[in-house]
Amino acid sequence: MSKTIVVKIGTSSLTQPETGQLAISTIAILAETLSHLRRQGHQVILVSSGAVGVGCARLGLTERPKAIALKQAVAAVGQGRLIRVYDDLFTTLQQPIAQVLLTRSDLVQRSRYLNIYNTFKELLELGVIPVVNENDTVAVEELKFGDNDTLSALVASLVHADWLFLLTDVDRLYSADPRFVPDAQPIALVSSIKELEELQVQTGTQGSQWGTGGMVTKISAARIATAAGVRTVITEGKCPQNIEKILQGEPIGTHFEPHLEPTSARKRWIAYGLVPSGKLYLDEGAVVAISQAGKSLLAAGITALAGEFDAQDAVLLCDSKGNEIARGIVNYSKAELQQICGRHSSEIPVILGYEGAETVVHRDNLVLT
Ligand SMILES: Nc1ncnc2c1ncn2[C@@H]1O[C@H](COP(=O)(O)OP(=O)(O)O)[C@@H](O)[C@H]1O
Ligand SMILES: N[C@@H](CCC(=O)OP(=O)(O)O)C(=O)O
Repeated sequence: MSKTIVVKIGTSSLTQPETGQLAISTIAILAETLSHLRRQGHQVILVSSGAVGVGCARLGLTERPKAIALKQAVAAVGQGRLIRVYDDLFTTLQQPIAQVLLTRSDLVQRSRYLNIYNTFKELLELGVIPVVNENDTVAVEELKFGDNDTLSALVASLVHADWLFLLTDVDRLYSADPRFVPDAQPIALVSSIKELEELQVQTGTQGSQWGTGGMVTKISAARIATAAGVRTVITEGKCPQNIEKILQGEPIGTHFEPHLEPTSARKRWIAYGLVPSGKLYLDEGAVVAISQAGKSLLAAGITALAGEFDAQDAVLLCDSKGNEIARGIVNYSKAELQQICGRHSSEIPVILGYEGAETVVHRDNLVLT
């Protein structure tokens, strides 16, 4: 049966660690594997990092730039090279590709989010493999995906993919970073993100020399994708041919089982497409009401506010310690909420002098995270 498959490959797999030059044989096998999957009738999207790494190699820079303007300039050099190499290889295999460069702000507005969905749908129906990256050259720091693991999970969620493959420079997830902990234990299957929390996997703080997010961002990508019903696999980028073996059932890499009842498309957009600009602290009763009873958030349960937000912005809902429990679209601005938080809904018209919404975040606009 035809499946929708998103494959993300990181800089650490696309380039030679010593020189930063392209790992041509890996990219060639990747192109062969993805073209083969297309010929079998699957729909395939490639999310490829490498713009900064390839740009550095082209310009003779020996480490990833930290200054934003330099990184953006280098990415402009590298992205062109990268897509040229992909197009040459895929064209040899008679497989058309498309370049899709996205920024976080493209997903924030619902109409633009749906527009991107339509473009992907059209490309997939045309039999094209979209090659996606963050538009590093124009992305502004406050509104960035920051890493392509997150971007690939959002793309997988957007297109309702069946599979997300995160190709990296380790063969799977371990109980701790195998670079530093030689007896770290391999993990083959994660049946739920809760189980992962129980396993207390240590991920360190950094990726490899050229990668950005390390394992932390892959796990958070798995969280986003599995919540959208996408089976996620972390596996070795050196062997892209393993993707086909995994699809045939071979136990390679670390598998994250998808949620059986995925969150609806609109709620996924609220949870992961929008960028929260404020934070509401809730009392215990409100935490129980929204997380266990599926209720809307009322002003009475809010104890404190942080950040700056207007009505209809996205906000985080946290317990008294600041741990995130949900996200949602708020019906009041911060200035209004400052006047009504902790108060009963019936008091709102008197305090504000007008009839506002009864709920602060309606349950239809609220997602547990
Ligand atoms: N628990 C862990 N299991 C496996 N790898 C880990 C873990 N914690 C950290 N890592 C590190 O994450 C790195 C992969 O991340 P990164 O360099 O960002 O790759 P990519 O460029 O593929 O995105 C690996 O080289 C590995 O050393
Ligand atoms: N958009 C950036 C990649 C960012 C990123 O996530 O890199 P990686 O950790 O190698 O997957 C680039 O093309 O260089």
